[in-house]
Amino acid sequence: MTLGVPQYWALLLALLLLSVMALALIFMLRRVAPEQPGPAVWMRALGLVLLGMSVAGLTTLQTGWLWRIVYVAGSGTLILGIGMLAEGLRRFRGGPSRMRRLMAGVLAAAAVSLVLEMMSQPLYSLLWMSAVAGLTWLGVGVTAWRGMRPGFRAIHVGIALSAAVLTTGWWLRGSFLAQAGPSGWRQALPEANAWLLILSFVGSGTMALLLVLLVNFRLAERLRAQAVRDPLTGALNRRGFEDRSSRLMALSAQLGQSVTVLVLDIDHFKSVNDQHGHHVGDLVLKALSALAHRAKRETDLFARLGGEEFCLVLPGTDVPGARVFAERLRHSFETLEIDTGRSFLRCTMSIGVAYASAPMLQDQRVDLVDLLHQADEALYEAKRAGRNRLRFYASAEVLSSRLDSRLFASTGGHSGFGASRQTWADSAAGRR
Ligand SMILES: Nc1nc2c(ncn2[C@@H]2O[C@H](COP(=O)(O)OP(=O)(O)OP(=O)(O)O)[C@@H](O)[C@H]2O)c(=O)[nH]1
Repeated sequence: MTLGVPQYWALLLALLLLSVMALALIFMLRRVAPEQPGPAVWMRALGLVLLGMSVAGLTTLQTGWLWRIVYVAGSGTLILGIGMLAEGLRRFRGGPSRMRRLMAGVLAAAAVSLVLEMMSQPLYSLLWMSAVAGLTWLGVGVTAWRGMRPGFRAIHVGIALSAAVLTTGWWLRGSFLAQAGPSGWRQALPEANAWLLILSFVGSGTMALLLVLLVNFRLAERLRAQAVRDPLTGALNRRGFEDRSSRLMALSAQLGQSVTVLVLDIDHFKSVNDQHGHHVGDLVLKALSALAHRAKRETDLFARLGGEEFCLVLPGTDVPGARVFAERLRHSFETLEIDTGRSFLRCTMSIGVAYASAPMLQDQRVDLVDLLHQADEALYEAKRAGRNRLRFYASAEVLSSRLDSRLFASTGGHSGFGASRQTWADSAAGRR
């Protein structure tokens, strides 16, 4: 295939325009998502590719020492830019930087090319740099392939394939020049470059689009995750809680599991804020969240309902099980020493518990809203009774649950149990 001069320049111009557009898009992404490390590296990479491509392209056929050195420097810059695209992908997925290794590789490649130039072998220098450029694109493809993760597979495969197209372009160019040999490579250069340009146009256009999509999807994923989480504690916020808890309740009913709901509220939290400052209040909230996150099972839900009030939904947990869990959590928080930076602070919390058996859920005699109200009522009672304790909402199911003395005995001697035994006795006697 041969291209006329106008088509050749049109193709080159189109490729340059495409690169500038990709640069502008990535620049915009960088502004939208400054915390993402990938786009910043890609921007620099594309800048280097454009610079290197222009310098090397304009000096390929030049003779004279100075021009040859400029050509090698241009090719090296181009290869560095390509390698930095892989570096951006690595940083984007949180991997370690390989900049030093890349720099060393580019310097070594440029040194070999320079030696070939000094031996008056410009063709071999050209072939060498084409081979290295193709190999570097291959490295970009391998990095994209390795970074694959669920939900983003198609994009990673696309980037790897685009890199393969670019590798093909460079190696095809090299093979055309090699076939032409030392006497004919100058004449074969336009055709060889035409192949490179066409494949570069396809490969880099697709890759730029996919890189932009990758960052956009990642952003969308982050925003979706943030929309359902409380930023201070990492617990689910009300929206996330409502969404997941309704699914959890439906699933529990389907599986014939009971559900327990715990509402936790830090005692005298206002005075913590007043005495130690809001930032210490925040530390206390975080400490409680960390405890709850550690204590809960994978299937349990933990949410911040607002202020210093949290909620736990425990599927497949009966009354004695919930009691042991809640008491352990209450006790852990009571004994936790929270480092405020100046001193260690201790806080307590009160817990209200509501329970629904599997038949209650299946017959739709109770739903999550009812359970939250019941747990709130029980919480109010726990506060009224002096705080730092649990209270069960005395529904018929709770009252008929057998929590016999063996349970207390099995956890015997635990300092927090006095209050809880009282709590249970209160609830069981219907004296809420
Ligand atoms: N530090 C901090 N404080 C918060 C946050 N959200 C709500 N608060 C504070 O939590 C306090 C809640 O106070 P109250 O509802 O009176 O409850 P309390 O002082 O814990 O009293 P009891 O619950 O009856 O033991 C208020 O002072 C709110 O300003 C937050 O995100 N961070």
